[in-house]
Formats: sequence, structure tokens, C-alpha cells
Amino acid sequence: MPSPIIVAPTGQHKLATPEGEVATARAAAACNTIMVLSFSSSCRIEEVASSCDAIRFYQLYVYKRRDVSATLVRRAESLGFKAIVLTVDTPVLGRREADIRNKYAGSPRRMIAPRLANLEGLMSFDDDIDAEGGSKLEHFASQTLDPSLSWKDVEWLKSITTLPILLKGIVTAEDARKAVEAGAAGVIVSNHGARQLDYAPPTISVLEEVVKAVGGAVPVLVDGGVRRGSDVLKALALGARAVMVGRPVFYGLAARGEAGARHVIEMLNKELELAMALCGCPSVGDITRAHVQTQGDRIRALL
Ligand SMILES: Cc1cc2nc3c(=O)[nH]c(=O)nc-3n(C[C@H](O)[C@H](O)[C@H](O)COP(=O)(O)O)c2cc1C
Repeated sequence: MPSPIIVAPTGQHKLATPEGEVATARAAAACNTIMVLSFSSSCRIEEVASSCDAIRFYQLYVYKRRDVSATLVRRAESLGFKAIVLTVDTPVLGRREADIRNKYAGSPRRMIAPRLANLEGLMSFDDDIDAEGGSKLEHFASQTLDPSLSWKDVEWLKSITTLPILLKGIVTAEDARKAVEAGAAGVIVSNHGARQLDYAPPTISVLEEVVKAVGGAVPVLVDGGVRRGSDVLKALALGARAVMVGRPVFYGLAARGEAGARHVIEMLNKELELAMALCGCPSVGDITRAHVQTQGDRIRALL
């Protein structure tokens, strides 16, 4: 890849632009970067796969109905996706109070399920939840997500696919070591954009502990709050191999569809190049731990 900036999986891109994830994939392809397609995408996997030659990873949620998750993995695999990103921080949905207040329904239509194009024909849902108010996403998630998600599901996933599996949502050294033991091909330090557990640590603050625990066995990626190229440089200095970007791409899509998403990725790339030049780094390989100073460094220096 020409750059270490990857598109994070975010659901329902048709909320931002009528072309949905097809626009995002084309933007990623134009920037020669990887797009991680969300399990909750509003476009079908087939549509996204045939729209361009972006390198694609497929993000997976583990449903109570394992057959549904397995079918989607197989579809992604047969369509040339290169890896599975298993999101491990969402055995249940976090309490999203704005969604509850706004009665989030995954518009433009009013139901969540029909917007998840990939589930068509695979599952039927109890959509009759108007009377309850609140977030339809929360209701939908409680029907579908398997709250018993655990390490054994990594084993299960390995048994149904030959694709490399990255675990997304690791924030501790302990889990990072377990992920490597479980055969993960990569670890993604993420707190789901702070949408799951309040008081989960900022990912940049735990990145280094995860990198140390993994000890180079597999690549470590990070997401959360990457808004500038200099943020990318900080993450690489602390040991990440790449960063993923969620909201900024979504905002670009909302502003100008495919062109907007591409603009966001290009802007971040240019900013990264600028930050690297100003730090004296001709290539990403030249970015070292010495390029950043953390709060921990400052405290240690006082001891
Ligand atoms: C609107 C929205 C939808 C998201 N949907 C998913 C999803 O479907 N699957 C997933 O693994 N993560 C999802 N995430 C989390 C992102 O993959 C990523 O971890 C997070 O957005 C990174 O933080 P950033 O938005 O600050 O870049 C979502 C985040 C947002 C903001």
C-alpha cells in the first residue's frame, strides 16, 4: 500500500450518500487503499465488490444465527475480499442515548432490517417496534447479536474461512496476547469510536501496551480520533502499522459523496507527508518512537 491510512468499517453509508458503500469503495480504490466493508452496510457485498478494484476487507459481527454470519463470510471470501475483521467489542450494543432520543431508525426507510441489504432472504425480523419508540438499532441488535461472543468464536471463524482474521476492539495487553495465541493475523486497537463502553480508554493511550504485548508477531492497527496526518504519524511512532479512519470518511461522503470521501483520504495523506517531512522522515519506516513524547514519558523523566 502506498499509505498506512485505511477506511474503517462504518455501517449504513446510504445515510450519507445515495450510492452508499459503492461510493466509499471507489474513493478507496482511487487512493489505492483498503476499505473495510461493514457488516451493517447498506449496499450488498456483491455490489461493492463489482464496483471497483479496491482492496477490501470484510467486517463481521457474530450473530446468534451463526449460519447468517457464516454465509456472509463465504460470500465475501468468494468475492475476493482479502481478510475478515472480526469486531470483538460488540457482544451487545452500547447504550447510545442520542439514538434513543432521536428514535434512530436507519433512514431513509424507517426500518433497520431492510436497510441491511446483505441480510435479504437470510433472516426475518420483528420490525413492529414503533410503539416502543427508542432506537430501532438497539432493538435490532438485541435480536441479532450474540452476547456470548468469546474466544471460542475465533476458533469457529477459523474453521469456516481460510482468510486471515484481524480482531478489532482490543485495548489491553492481555487480550492482545490472547488474540495472537488464538491465531489472529492482526490486532486492531479500537474502542469502536467510543460508541460502546463509556470510560473505555482512548486508543492512542493503550496502543503502546498492545504493541509491546504483540511483540511483532502480527501487525497492530489502531483507530479512533485520527483527524490529521500528524495523528497518523503519532500512531505509527507508537508502533501501529496502519490507522483506520471512520467518521472523517463518513463526513466526506455526506458532503460530496465519492469525491468527498476521496478528498478526506487524500487530505490525510498529504498532511501525513507534510508531518513526516517536518520530522525528517523520508518514509514511514523512518518514523520512530523518538518522534513522540507521551504523558508517561514525561512522568518517567521526572522519576
Ligand atoms: C457511524 C458509525 C458506524 C460504525 N459502524 C461500525 C460497524 O458497522 N462495524 C464496526 O466494526 N465498527 C463500526 N464503527 C466503528 C468504526 O469502525 C471505528 O472503530 C471508529 O469509527 C473509529 O473512530 P473515528 O470515527 O474517530 O475514526 C462505526 C463508527 C461510526 C462512527
